[in-house]
Formats: sequence, structure tokens, C-alpha cells
Amino acid sequence: MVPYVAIVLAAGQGKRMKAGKNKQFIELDGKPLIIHTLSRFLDDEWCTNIRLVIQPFDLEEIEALLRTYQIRERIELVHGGEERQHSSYLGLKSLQAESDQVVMIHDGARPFVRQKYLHELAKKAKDTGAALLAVRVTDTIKQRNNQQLQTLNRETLWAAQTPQAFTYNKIMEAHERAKDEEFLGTDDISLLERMSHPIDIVEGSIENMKLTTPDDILRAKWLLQEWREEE
Ligand SMILES: Nc1ccn([C@@H]2O[C@H](COP(=O)(O)OP(=O)(O)OP(=O)(O)O)[C@@H](O)[C@H]2O)c(=O)n1
Ligand SMILES: C[C@](O)(CO)[C@H](O)COP(=O)(O)O
Repeated sequence: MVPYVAIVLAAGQGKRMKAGKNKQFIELDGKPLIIHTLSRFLDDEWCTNIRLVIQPFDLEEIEALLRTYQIRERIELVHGGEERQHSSYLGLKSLQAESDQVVMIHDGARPFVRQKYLHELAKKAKDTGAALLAVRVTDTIKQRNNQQLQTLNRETLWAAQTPQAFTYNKIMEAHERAKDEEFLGTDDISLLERMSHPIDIVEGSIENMKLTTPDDILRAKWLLQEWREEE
């Protein structure tokens, strides 16, 4: 097993969720979404440190929640940035990590990641420097350019999830380069892709969904019930 540090991103605004507040505070089964997500890492003995990235205006509410769930002392808070990538970078910069320390960057909005994937990602990241959790695409994907439509080869397509795991020096280098070159990606792995860095894929599960739109809440509630029945 490989120990790792987790950076949990919760500094978005949840605009697509249309909840009128940061979606991290939405309650699922009586517990805020962000608490469900943090529990995945708090319950894992191989996770040595958690940085939770938040916006300054959410600080008071987050502090109160962490105290309520008695996990305040186990989590360090970091202020996030305007875009997801800025929040990841600020989370990374807050660490004084060894160069080969494994770091996992995870969306606060993905509460259903299982421990076996965390362990697999940590091991692969230690070996290769970068590992992506992803699922095979099951739909037929079309690409439209102007009026022209084409079907992409599904065998080559993967839907990216988080956590995405790295050694500290590799992901820092990728973020610094992206910053210098003003590249903005929608995930962290894409910053290493553009350096042609080798990346391992860990095949995950569709249950590790991201809560993005209101429709996702129903699915998340149903999944939580399934998880409860498994316990
Ligand atoms: N500036 C940002 C933007 C996003 N995130 C985090 O990145 C994760 C994935 O992003 P997404 O689902 O897009 O969340 P939001 O940005 O909150 O949603 P939206 O794009 O609908 O506003 C979320 O946990 C979100 O809190 C972040 O930490 N900092
Ligand atoms: C990182 C991510 O969750 C992988 O699927 C995704 O790219 C985040 O994108 P979003 O635009 O913030 O939803």
C-alpha cells in the first residue's frame, strides 16, 4: 500500500446545480455532500493528510460543519481560485511535500469513490507519476464540426473521473507549465497529457458520479441507499 495526501476541491459555485448555494452543502441522507466525500478519505488509513479547498465566503459554514462532524482537526483548509485548475494549484502549493509524495486531487462533488480505487491509484501514481480513474464510454459519441458529423472510435474513449493521482513533482511541474503557457484544462491529468507524460488508467465504476445538475441528486440518493444496504 502507498500512503498519499488528498486535495479535495470544494471551491466551485455549483452553477449548474441551481441550488442557490455551493452544491457541497446539499444534504444527502441528512448529511452535506462534502462530508460524504471527505469520509471516503478520513476512513482510509493510507490517506495521511487532507487539504480541503474552499472559497473564503464559505469558510464560516465549512468550519461549523467540520466541527459538527468532529473532523475539524483532521483537515487543513486552503482558499481556492476562480477556476477548478486554480483551486488545484493552490491546494498543491499549500503542501510542502517530498518530490515523490503521492498526491490525489478529487472533486468534492464525487462522494462515491471506493477505497480499492484510492489504493490502486496511489500505487500506479508511485510507479508512473500519474494515474487516472476513468470508465469506458458506453454511448456512441458524435463530433460535430459545422454541419459535418462523425462518429468517434468508442474503443479509444474514456470518461475521466477523479481522484487523479500524481507524484508531487510531476503535477507541480505540469501546473507551473500550464500557468506559464496560459493553458486551462477541465482536469489535472490534461496538464500532464500536454507534456506527453505517460499516464496509467485505473478502470473505475460509473457509481463514482459527479453531482453536477439537479438530476444527479436523485441518482445519488438511490446510490446512498444501496451503499447503506451493503454495510
Ligand atoms: N473554482 C473552482 C471550481 C470548481 N471547484 C471544484 O471542482 C469540482 C468539480 O467542479 P464542478 O462540478 O464543475 O463544480 P462547480 O464549479 O461548483 O459547478 P459549476 O461548474 O456548475 O458551477 C467541484 O467539487 C468544485 O467545488 C473548485 O474547487 N474551484
Ligand atoms: C475533473 C472532472 O470531474 C473529470 O470528469 C471534470 O473534468 C470536471 O469538469 P467540470 O467542468 O468542472 O464539470
